Amino acid sequence: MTFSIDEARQVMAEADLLHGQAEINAAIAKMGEKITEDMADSNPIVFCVMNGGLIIAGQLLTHLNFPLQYEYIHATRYGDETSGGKLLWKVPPKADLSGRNILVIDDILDEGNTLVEIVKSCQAAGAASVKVAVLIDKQHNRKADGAHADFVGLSVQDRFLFGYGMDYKGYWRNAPGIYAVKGL
Ligand SMILES: O=P(O)(O)OC[C@H]1O[C@H](OP(=O)(O)OP(=O)(O)O)[C@H](O)[C@@H]1O
Ligand SMILES: Nc1nc2[nH]cnc2c(=O)[nH]1
Repeated sequence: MTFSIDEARQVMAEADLLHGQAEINAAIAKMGEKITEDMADSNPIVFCVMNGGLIIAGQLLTHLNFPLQYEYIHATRYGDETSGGKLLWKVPPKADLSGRNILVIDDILDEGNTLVEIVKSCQAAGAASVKVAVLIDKQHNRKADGAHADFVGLSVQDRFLFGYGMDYKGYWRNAPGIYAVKGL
């Protein structure tokens, strides 16, 4: 079923704004401080998990004022759905990870399957350490075994979210806040 621009506009008009831009910016700055304290001397490779990680990674990187190398990976398991399936790797890590410290940045830790699999794949490639930073940790008791983030911006209620990188049916990754879809 196609999703029209009018429907996209209606979703935004009816959505609940859970966290606004000023609050999100403050949370990102605080994450940057914590990551800097922990990783400034570790010469990390920083991975953005596309597509959702785009905005948080871009903004967080400007708070990491130390030497690092940046790469992206692309893995997805939701597509246009509001519940997740099997993880599809579109772009796996390409850099040589052996002996390297890794920071993986994504928008959201929901059930955690995506980040568990990404962490395992970095470990299998010989990374010395793998840490995870997410803008949002969704609060519920459906987390996958081993699901964990080392650095979290905001804890958010168990609803389907969009904005700041997260989409609803392909739309509103650009929304300048964290919104919940009406009824979800
Ligand atoms: O913790 P989980 O339940 O595994 O869900 C989290 C993942 O879901 C979203 O990605 P999605 O599969 O929607 O792809 P996208 O980043 O391209 O939107 C999000 O960007 C996370 O990577
Ligand atoms: N857009 C979006 N993607 C997700 N992936 C896992 N949880 C979510 C969510 O709440 N919103």
